[in-house]
Amino acid sequence: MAGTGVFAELVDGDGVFKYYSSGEWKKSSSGKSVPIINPTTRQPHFKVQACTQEEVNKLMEEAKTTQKSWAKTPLWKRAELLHKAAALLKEHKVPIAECLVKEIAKPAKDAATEAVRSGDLVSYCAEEGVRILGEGKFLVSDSFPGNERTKYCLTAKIPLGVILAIPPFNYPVNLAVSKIAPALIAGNSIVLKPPTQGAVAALHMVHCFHLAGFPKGLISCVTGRGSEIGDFLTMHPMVNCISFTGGDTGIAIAMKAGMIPLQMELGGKDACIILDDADLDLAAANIVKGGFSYSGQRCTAVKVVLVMESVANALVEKVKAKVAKLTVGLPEDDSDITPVVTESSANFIEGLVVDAKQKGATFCQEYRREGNLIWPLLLDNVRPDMRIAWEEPFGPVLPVIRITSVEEGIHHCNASNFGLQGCVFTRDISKAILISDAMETGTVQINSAPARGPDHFPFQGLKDSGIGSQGITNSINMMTKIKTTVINLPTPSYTMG
Ligand SMILES: NC(=O)c1ccc[n+]([C@@H]2O[C@H](COP(=O)([O-])OP(=O)(O)OC[C@H]3O[C@@H](n4cnc5c(N)ncnc54)[C@H](O)[C@@H]3O)[C@@H](O)[C@H]2O)c1
Repeated sequence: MAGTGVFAELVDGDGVFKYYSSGEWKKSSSGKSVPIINPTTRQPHFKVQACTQEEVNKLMEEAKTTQKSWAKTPLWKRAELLHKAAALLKEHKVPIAECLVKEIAKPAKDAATEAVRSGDLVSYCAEEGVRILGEGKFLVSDSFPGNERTKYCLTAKIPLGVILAIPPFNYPVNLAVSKIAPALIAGNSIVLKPPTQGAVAALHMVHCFHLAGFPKGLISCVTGRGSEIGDFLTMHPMVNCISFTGGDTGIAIAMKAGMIPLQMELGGKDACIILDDADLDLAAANIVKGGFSYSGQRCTAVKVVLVMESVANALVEKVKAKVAKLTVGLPEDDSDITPVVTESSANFIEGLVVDAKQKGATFCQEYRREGNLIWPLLLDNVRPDMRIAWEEPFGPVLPVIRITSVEEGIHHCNASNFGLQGCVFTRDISKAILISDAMETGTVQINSAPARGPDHFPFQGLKDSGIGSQGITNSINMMTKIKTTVINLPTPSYTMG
């Protein structure tokens, strides 16, 4: 159970979860806490410390100092500790999953999968790190015009320093370790600021790193409201890199951050283009899985279907039939559709539904909501003047726009301010490639719904969907900088065989 057994030291006498600094679990001197509301009951379920700016300063100082000695720790030893943490994450998947169920209403099975997938990510990262960080480059001067071979240049990838990691609520464990593991294997220290909903799951995950035996101060986890300590963290002079996943907040952070590398994974409006030769059963199955898994609260959820008019009726019927089979209810019962994360999120989704209704969209099901629980809804005949055509609902509501040409579909996709992923369904691979090339998104999936994983694939958003490319290899590289040492010879020397 959460906060018991090996996790008992995470909780203070008042039942508030502590924050992690100097290798210890601590109470904040603020004496204040932040409640975490269970999306299902809409009642406070957990509480976390509301940390102060002084506490942030202290852990930043430690992160800076400890990173120097961590950078001198052999790569294989760093990998060894990461493998230990990975095993602990998997061993403790039950309490971690329980937190995800209570904090973010993630269906029970998916919650356990997140913990296991996170362990796998950490292990893969350790292995990838020892390979790619163990290699550098050797350059010689005579390849550039006018030079003899008098200079040998050695390049190495070195750590950036202190990495600030800010994950979102929907994958508070997986999207935290996708930042923590690359940072650590590359020799950086890490300051984690988890989302409020999902903070307790993240604290349990951090405890697995604690139990693995990482040096004190190398990893810290500070809790409190993003709106209160967020700016203080992101503008902190000791932060050398920010790795952020979330919504538009990321754009504001990018405007305020100093001259430091930024990794931004932001929102999306992933389009699914269906051509008239598509396998409609395959497309319908992917639309339902892509659009409604975790109640649509995924950055790579299918967020708009653009279907050729000639097959639209058939496709909509198939999707409707599958939507009717989705179970709606409690995350504890592993329902397909569970309450969305907050009441304000549910209100926002409802606003998009009301707008679509007023502007004449066809409702394939009756709109139904109880508290934060919204029944899955397919909206047909959506037009570009409706908000749902462009905005990210982050809920179980999916718009269908009927198109009369492929160009119309590509145009809609590219007119979006987002450019995360997209997908196309057709039996003609040549057409699929041409459409993929034309779509202005970081990734295009052919004949499958958008997806982030497997976690070693490159993953990136264009336009307002982000900066930089993630995926294990790219994240390790992103969290390093290049250092060169040049050996100058007194006379040219050409290596002989
Ligand atoms: N591209 C991706 O890889 C990806 C993955 C998952 C989610 N997302 C996006 O995330 C969004 C949903 O997640 P969310 O609601 O948690 O996003 P959010 O932007 O509201 O919050 C993200 C994180 O930022 C923190 N935060 C809030 N204000 C802050 C501030 N001023 N300074 C620093 N941190 C602050 C939050 O506490 C949270 O930890 C969606 O838009 C979704 O598309 C993107």
